[in-house]
Amino acid sequence: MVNTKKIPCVVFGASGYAGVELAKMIVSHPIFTLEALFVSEHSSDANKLLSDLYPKYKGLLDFPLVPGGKTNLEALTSSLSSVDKGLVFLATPHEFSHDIAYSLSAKNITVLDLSGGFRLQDPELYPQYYGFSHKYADKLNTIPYGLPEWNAHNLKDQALISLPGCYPTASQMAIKPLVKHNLLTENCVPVINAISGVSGAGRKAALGTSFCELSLKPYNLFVHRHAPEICQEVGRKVIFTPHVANFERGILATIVMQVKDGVTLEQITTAFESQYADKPFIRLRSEPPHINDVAYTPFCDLYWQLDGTDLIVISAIDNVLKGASSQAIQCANIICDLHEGLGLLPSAQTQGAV
Ligand SMILES: NC(=O)C1=CN([C@@H]2O[C@H](COP(=O)(O)OP(=O)(O)OC[C@H]3O[C@@H](n4cnc5c(N)ncnc54)[C@H](OP(=O)(O)O)[C@@H]3O)[C@@H](O)[C@H]2O)C=CC1
Ligand SMILES: CC(=O)N[C@@H](CCC(=O)OP(=O)(O)O)C(=O)O
Repeated sequence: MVNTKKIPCVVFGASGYAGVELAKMIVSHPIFTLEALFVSEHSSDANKLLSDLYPKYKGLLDFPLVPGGKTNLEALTSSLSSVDKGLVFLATPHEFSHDIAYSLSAKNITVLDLSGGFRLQDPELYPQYYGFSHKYADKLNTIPYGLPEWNAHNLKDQALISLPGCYPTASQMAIKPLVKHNLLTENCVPVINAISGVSGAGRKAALGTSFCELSLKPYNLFVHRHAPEICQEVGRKVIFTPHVANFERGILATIVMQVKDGVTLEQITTAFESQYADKPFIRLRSEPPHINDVAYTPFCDLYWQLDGTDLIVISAIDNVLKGASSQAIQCANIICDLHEGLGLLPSAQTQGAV
């Protein structure tokens, strides 16, 4: 039966890059409705309209940005608690998500956290990679990881979903099929060099992401928080070097791996095709993707080339969409028994529930 009951949603961190994309997708979604948008308690944008910050959305996102914090959470989400199932999207800093996500999720609400507050299963890694100690250490390995092409079956009936990071999304889509099909050498340490547009750093002004200062720079060598996340999810060590460059949107990851002796291009192609055959957001390409092929889209484009036992896989996504907000909507659709592409792909509008 097609589910046509409206599902109310609220967004925390609504004024940021991930938040505004969520708001845009929710207002045009056939089932989700936008109940409220929140910013931090003392936000300089409190009580402005979202469309004041983003004038191109005047007439579309004329919703007030309500100041809210840990002290008035009950009041903020009371409209959701009274319905069957409401959705809360947290597009907020890691530590804020960490502080509120678990208590929100205890109510009749599903929380989709776009931050890294719950991504790592090992609590010992939080002080080193996120700068805080985890208060919910014993819960970390129970919280599903929202990479829907791989974990859709784990997302239903869950109170809290932890969305992957942007670089980990691009990287895992490229590495996981090869691991699953046992094509990599035992000692292969995937080397991931990835370049992100500046929107990955969020909306707040900073010298390091200012147009006049930034060209193309590597950063956080060996210490980026996405290295342990990728490692956790692909089950092997990786060497990850992020770069940021002076374009707005997108990530292009070039990943070098060694396959076992005798592995053929056909086997690699079969690994990708069989995994992603029915996955509408993965596009297997016959030429290397460019950033502009995926920027402002919910897709992940993949391309690979083999030379002897050396394999290069290229993976490209929009960091804010497939790397964050459209992936969150994809998960929300799955949680609500809707087609995963609803509100994201025209072909999904006619398919309704699954
Ligand atoms: N940008 C990207 O490419 C990706 C982002 N993410 C994750 O999504 C989340 C949002 O990222 P992004 O949109 O880029 O970030 P932005 O910096 O653009 O936005 C952050 C939002 O959170 C609000 N905020 C800041 N501090 C607090 C606080 N203490 N309490 C409540 N709200 C607060 C901000 O509003 P105000 O300060 O006015 O209150 C703003 O609305 C982060 O966790 C990020 O790691 C994940 C993958 C990719
Ligand atoms: C270019 C840039 O700065 N990118 C961000 C990652 C993007 C992101 O938001 O990922 P999280 O959800 O893990 O924070 C960074 O390297 O910190």
